[in-house]
Amino acid sequence: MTTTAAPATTAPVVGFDQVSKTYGSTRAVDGLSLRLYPGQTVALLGPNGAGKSTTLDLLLGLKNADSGTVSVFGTSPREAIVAGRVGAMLQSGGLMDEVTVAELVRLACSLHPKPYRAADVLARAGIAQIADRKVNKLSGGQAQRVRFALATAGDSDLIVLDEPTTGMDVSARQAFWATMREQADQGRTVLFATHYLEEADAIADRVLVLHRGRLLADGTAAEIKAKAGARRVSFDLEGDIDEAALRDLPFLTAMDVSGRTVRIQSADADATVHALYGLGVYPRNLEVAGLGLEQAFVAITEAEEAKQS
Ligand SMILES: Nc1ncnc2c1ncn2[C@@H]1O[C@H](COP(=O)(O)OP(=O)(O)OP(=O)(O)O)[C@@H](O)[C@H]1O
Repeated sequence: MTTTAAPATTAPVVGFDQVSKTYGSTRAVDGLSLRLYPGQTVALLGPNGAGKSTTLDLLLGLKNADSGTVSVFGTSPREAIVAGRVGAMLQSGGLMDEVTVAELVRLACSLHPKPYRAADVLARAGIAQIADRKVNKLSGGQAQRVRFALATAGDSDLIVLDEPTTGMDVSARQAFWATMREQADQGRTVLFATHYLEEADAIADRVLVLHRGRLLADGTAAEIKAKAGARRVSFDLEGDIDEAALRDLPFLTAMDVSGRTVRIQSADADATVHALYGLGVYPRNLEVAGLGLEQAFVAITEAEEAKQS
């Protein structure tokens, strides 16, 4: 398994050094520094407007930083792309309208310095059966698969994906991630921005959490969950439930009551459960568990919001 620590002898695939980008008065990326290494599968998470797309645009040379430096394979993003070392799938990348899927994929292959065979690219993206269809007649999920094909038209060392599975059905998603795993296993670096935290949890061996253009957390999914600190406690109660008393439990950070079942989040589960017994209630089916990545993400970003407001 890949770790997030910098391998001593390996040159970084991507380097951001104190990179900032503003739009008017909005700091989209704010002094961002990070390094990505070969073979890592990295999820870029963050609430809406956190700066994920801007970060990927800077990495791909589609936007220029106001300050700081971005390097890809030790060169500028543009040089790395011209050398065919980067494949990208962007959120809203427009597809040429009046061409067929096969024509578009062949074009992408012909432009890549280290192209794969178009037939293989079509098959891997699961679009061989719609190869003759006009690109403007595709469903949203099919168009996503075509964008995926364009990102993997050649042998690139870094694959950058912005919200890649939006609009894909379950089987398309599974096939997509299986292919991405293969790519990482072959030593390629895969960086993807996503709002699907379960995908980040399942796929990424490194998770970056962006918030207001800054890196709030960087680690494995397990480390991010541990960083959030809080734990989930759930139990069933018999008789009347005194919600006000439960809300006063120490270290409580969230609570949800549904029927007889109470689910809470606590920054110190031991102390909360101790106090629960002190209320004279007898919780049944008591369960204490760590946070899922989604809850950890919400806890970390909300704590940061509270700090800044
Ligand atoms: N071209 C632009 N002009 C002005 N402001 C912009 C522009 N692009 C992005 N922004 C602003 O910069 C901030 C970061 O936007 P960005 O799209 O990078 O975030 P994101 O994390 O990708 O968001 P989302 O999850 O909603 O896609 C936001 O406040 C956004 O409104």
